[in-house]
Amino acid sequence: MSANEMAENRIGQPAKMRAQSERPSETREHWYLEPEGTLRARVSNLKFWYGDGTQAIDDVSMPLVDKQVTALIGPSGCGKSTFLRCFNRMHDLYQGVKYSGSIKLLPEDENLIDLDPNIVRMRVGMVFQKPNPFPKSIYENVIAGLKIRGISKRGVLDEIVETSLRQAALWDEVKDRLDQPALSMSGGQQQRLCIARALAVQPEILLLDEPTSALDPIATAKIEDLINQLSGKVTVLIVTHNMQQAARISNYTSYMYLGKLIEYNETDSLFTRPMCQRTEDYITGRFG
Ligand SMILES: Nc1ncnc2c1ncn2[C@@H]1O[C@H](COP(=O)(O)OP(=O)(O)OP(=O)(O)O)[C@@H](O)[C@H]1O
Repeated sequence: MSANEMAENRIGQPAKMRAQSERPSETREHWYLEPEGTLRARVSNLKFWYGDGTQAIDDVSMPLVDKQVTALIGPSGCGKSTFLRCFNRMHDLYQGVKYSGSIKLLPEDENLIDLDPNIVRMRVGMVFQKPNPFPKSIYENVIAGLKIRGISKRGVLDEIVETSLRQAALWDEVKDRLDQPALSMSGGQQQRLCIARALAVQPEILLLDEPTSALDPIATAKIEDLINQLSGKVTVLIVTHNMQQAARISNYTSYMYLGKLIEYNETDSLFTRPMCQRTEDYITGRFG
């Protein structure tokens, strides 16, 4: 049976599907969807080694759809965070790391791996597990990246602060206390501030590394709402341990295992009609 026939059997959308498995399609060892939407990046045959020689990413290829949310899921140690951090060349802060393959930004067709890491970090924003606002005012936090880029006109800054805080669903809570210390906010508010700070510089891609893992359920729900609002506006790549969260907030999901990409699919398809046995085992809790 061809991969497309298989897709027809299982998904009923054969026209949209194109299997790109390196192994015979019958075994369904790997599967990825070639999405119809405009791409913001394409990862091809990416491999990554830490300085001690550990290979954490093994020949991963996948698209990143423009202005959509893509979730990375998989068991602990499968390489989700390592993969995410390749996108802003975070690893280059350490000695001896090695990449092969490419992460091409589109439509520019520039390989992130060949660019100056400092330039990459100006273009690709990141929010970490634990909120990390600067010990400055709320306003100063949002404009931090803008100042580095030489934007200093008060009117322009005011406008960007409001837009970014609105995008991060924080404006109504802080508009009357923008000069207050960011560290006086709750953990959930601090994390939304970090998202506002990242959005203020209009990143080409926004990376979120388990952004709710340090938050309570109410703060988590607010961040999930805000990520849902970003869908259609910003290209987001998010690592999450929580499969329900991936299902709630993402348009596309990648399932990784042992540094490899097992399945990349539309989120609804991956969670309801996975194409690979290993994905099914993971999402049904039989494995991991
Ligand atoms: N600094 C490092 N040096 C060497 N190996 C590392 C380093 N950081 C991570 N690794 C290894 O790389 C592999 C992938 O780790 P990574 O943290 O990316 O996985 P993960 O899927 O994000 O895990 P988790 O869900 O637990 O955060 C693991 O085998 C890990 O031990």
